Amino acid sequence: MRYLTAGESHGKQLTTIIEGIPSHLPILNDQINESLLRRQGGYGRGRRMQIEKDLVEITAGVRHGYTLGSPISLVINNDDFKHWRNIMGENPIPDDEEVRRTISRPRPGHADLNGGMKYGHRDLRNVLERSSARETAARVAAGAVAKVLLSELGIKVGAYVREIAGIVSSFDESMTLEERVEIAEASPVRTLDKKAEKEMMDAIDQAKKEGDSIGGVVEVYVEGMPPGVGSYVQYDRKLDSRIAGSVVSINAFKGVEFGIGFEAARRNGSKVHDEIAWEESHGYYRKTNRLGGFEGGMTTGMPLVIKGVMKPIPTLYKPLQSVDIDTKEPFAASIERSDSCAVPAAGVVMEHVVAFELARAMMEQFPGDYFPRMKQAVEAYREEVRSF
Ligand SMILES: Cc1cc2nc3c(=O)[nH]c(=O)nc-3n(C[C@H](O)[C@H](O)[C@H](O)COP(=O)(O)O)c2cc1C
Ligand SMILES: C=C(O[C@@H]1CC(C(=O)O)=C[C@@H](OP(=O)(O)O)[C@H]1O)C(=O)O
Repeated sequence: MRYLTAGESHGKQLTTIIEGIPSHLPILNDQINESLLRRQGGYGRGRRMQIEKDLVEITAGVRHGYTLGSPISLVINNDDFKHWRNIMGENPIPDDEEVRRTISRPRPGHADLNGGMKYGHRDLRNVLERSSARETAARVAAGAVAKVLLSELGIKVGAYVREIAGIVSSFDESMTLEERVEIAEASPVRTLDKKAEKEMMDAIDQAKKEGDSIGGVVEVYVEGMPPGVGSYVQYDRKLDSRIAGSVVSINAFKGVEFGIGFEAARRNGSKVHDEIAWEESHGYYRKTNRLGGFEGGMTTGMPLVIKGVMKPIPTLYKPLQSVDIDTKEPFAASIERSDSCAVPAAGVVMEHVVAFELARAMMEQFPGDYFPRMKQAVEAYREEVRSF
């Protein structure tokens, strides 16, 4: 199972093609649209999100609300395109830098300079258009399909914000996924802590006022993964490693932690490893979940707890120093319309990116072109490992 995306930030549309989803999985546009709408929300986003109304069109692979087993193609229009037709070169236009909105002052922290050198683009807009996190809408669409597959198998995935600009939320860790998601979705910054919520919103306002940007930490929480998904036998089959790679592939994500994460380096083993127990009703479980649901590149059957670190947005209204690539003179970096904090939205992106990796791992372990057959295999495996 894999997917590819295409599309420029201010181009006509974004496209996602997913291959490997089995047949007879019920999929509705609304399920994907709900995810897209969630990604657009969150306190701290810029004006672009008021222009866009992300809605998916399923153009292949689904008939009468069920997958066919053939590639699924998903399209999202960029409503902003109507303002960018000339700039994006829909029609040939004179070689006028003003009209093209050519960029020659790379922004520190964005892809502009490295991308320009690599692809030989002296107009750095050609880099910006594809390196923009607009692309994450297409990734969320793919993840929304994965979430439907997981949900049909009894696996639920959610996300919330743990930290913004050093303000850390605290909450009752015994809460279920459903409880966490309900609170997060009612919060403008998708956090579970009312006190932290207010401070986070103030920090976003302050950053915006100062022309600056801020980052944070989001957490994805997953219930219902059976134990033993992934593998220890080959480096590229380790599920935690695949998840880490996919999380860091999200724009501006710089790190991943599982469970207590980096804190494990500072504790003795007896305060890190999770003791094993067994009960007739639900088989093996861990008395704690400090390792966040992974051992040996495989799931343990405990909830997955995965944190992703997002750096502050690189485009600053109070720009950093850069160099104009035409004159080689020092200049302030280009100012593009921008978010000041996209951590709440990025949590939704991470949720969907992780969901896709989990669905991919499930499809590898329980191959089935026909979804009901796959579901049966998953249920039989759950039963088998309960009494192992
Ligand atoms: C949801 C989301 C929204 C973002 N919005 C912006 C933005 O408005 N302006 C900006 O400069 N970067 C934004 N970014 C981050 C850049 O896309 C990212 O920093 C850039 O592509 C460079 O990649 P890197 O930070 O992973 O090295 C956003 C990222 C995410 C996940
Ligand atoms: C368009 C989205 O995010 C964009 C990500 C982004 C960047 O540089 O990554 C820059 C901004 O683009 P624009 O200049 O068009 O406002 C964000 O709005 C989106 O999330 O859908």
